[in-house]
Amino acid sequence: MELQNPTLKDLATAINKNVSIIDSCLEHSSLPKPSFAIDGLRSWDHPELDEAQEARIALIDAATDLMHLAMGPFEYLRTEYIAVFEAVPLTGSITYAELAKKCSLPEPRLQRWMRHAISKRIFWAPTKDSVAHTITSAEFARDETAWAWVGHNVEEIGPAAAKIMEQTDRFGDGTNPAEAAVALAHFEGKYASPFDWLENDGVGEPKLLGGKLDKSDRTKGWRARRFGNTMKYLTSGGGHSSSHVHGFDWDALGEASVVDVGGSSGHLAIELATKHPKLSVTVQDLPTLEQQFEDNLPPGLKSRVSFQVHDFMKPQKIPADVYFYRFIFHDWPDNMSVQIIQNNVPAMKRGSRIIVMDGVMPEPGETSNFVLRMNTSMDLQMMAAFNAKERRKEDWINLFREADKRLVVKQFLQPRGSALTLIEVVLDG
Ligand SMILES: C[S@@+](CC[C@H](N)C(=O)[O-])C[C@H]1O[C@@H](n2cnc3c(N)ncnc32)[C@H](O)[C@@H]1O
Repeated sequence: MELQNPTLKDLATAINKNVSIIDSCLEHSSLPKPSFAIDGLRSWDHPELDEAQEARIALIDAATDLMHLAMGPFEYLRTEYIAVFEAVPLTGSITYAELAKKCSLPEPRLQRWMRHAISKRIFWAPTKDSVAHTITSAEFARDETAWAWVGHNVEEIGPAAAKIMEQTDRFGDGTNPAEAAVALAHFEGKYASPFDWLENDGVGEPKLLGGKLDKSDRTKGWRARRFGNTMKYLTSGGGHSSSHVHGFDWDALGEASVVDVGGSSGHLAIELATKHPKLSVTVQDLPTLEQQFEDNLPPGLKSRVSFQVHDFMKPQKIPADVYFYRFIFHDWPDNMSVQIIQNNVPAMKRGSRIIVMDGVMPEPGETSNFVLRMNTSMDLQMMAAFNAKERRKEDWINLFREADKRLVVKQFLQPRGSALTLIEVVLDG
């Protein structure tokens, strides 16, 4: 068998051809046209549409493939993933029998899972007994941190999603992180917040991981280390790529000091310092991330990039030109976000900045549904994980105004292709 490998143009042509067949069939019937309006065609199950059925299925296939290629493997996998990726060789193929042995899984079940994945072009079948990677499934064989992202979502967020209704029944529209759905699923009453749980769950002393995911690691802080790799993977491509940070004109600052508050194991600080040689960056985060930061840091950046253990619920200790907060405030409700900002203000001088890189929730209809969905998916993830939320433009303006009247939102910058917006906030006065 050969991998079916249509181009964007092939798919667009197939879509056009099949839409014409469907349209002429619909024109000969007295049925309504497919539409999002309430009176559109509800079911294709009509004898008059028999001839359109084959074209409709070909249209679904072509449109699905077109969407997959237009998103690219990185963004497509945000909606799909299963496990056995590593056991399939990056080049060539493997039989189901060999794969089942390698993964210690029953072969008939493995085949059923794989067939479902193949229907979504995650893997393909060179023969009826074997499988091989497509560019999409290969993501996981190529990047070990992808496993952290899967582990976090499947083991931590999955059970939390199942608790959302119970959580809403008990706490309504509550915002206490200790009562988030993730707490109900994993640690209710035992830890003060999801980050406290990530940082402290597990037994024994932390292991050195060399910046890589050790799947067997369950020692104290293993969840925080895995979350560090989750953030690193999430940031390595697509709409959340660290490269979008250059949408702000960092070079215009000249020689400048930056504090990357809640900067995890340093992936954004490394990106910033590599591209902007006049910046020096201090990454601040909780203690567990320090070793991962040291493992990640390229030796050439040691003089300009460093790590400091700092709890942002306490006053900021470092005076700096810029305080950078990426993916921080969407983890916290308004009152705690205000507290985080207020902890930062005393270290700032007139003209120093806070640069936020986070989602700005569009209104439905204001943007494409794809962009809206990237924001709404993240919003629901924040609801399940932290009892927190994504914010609209006016919410951001109000948040900073409430924290300190002198903090002025100067601009919202939307780098092309970025799911996140850069928000420049200046201390004025
Ligand atoms: C969603 S991650 C964002 C990481 C990084 N800024 C990025 O964009 O990839 C949130 C970060 O906040 C850190 N964090 C949580 N609570 C903190 C606290 N009280 N003080 C400092 N860092 C904290 C976490 O350890 C984690 O690295």
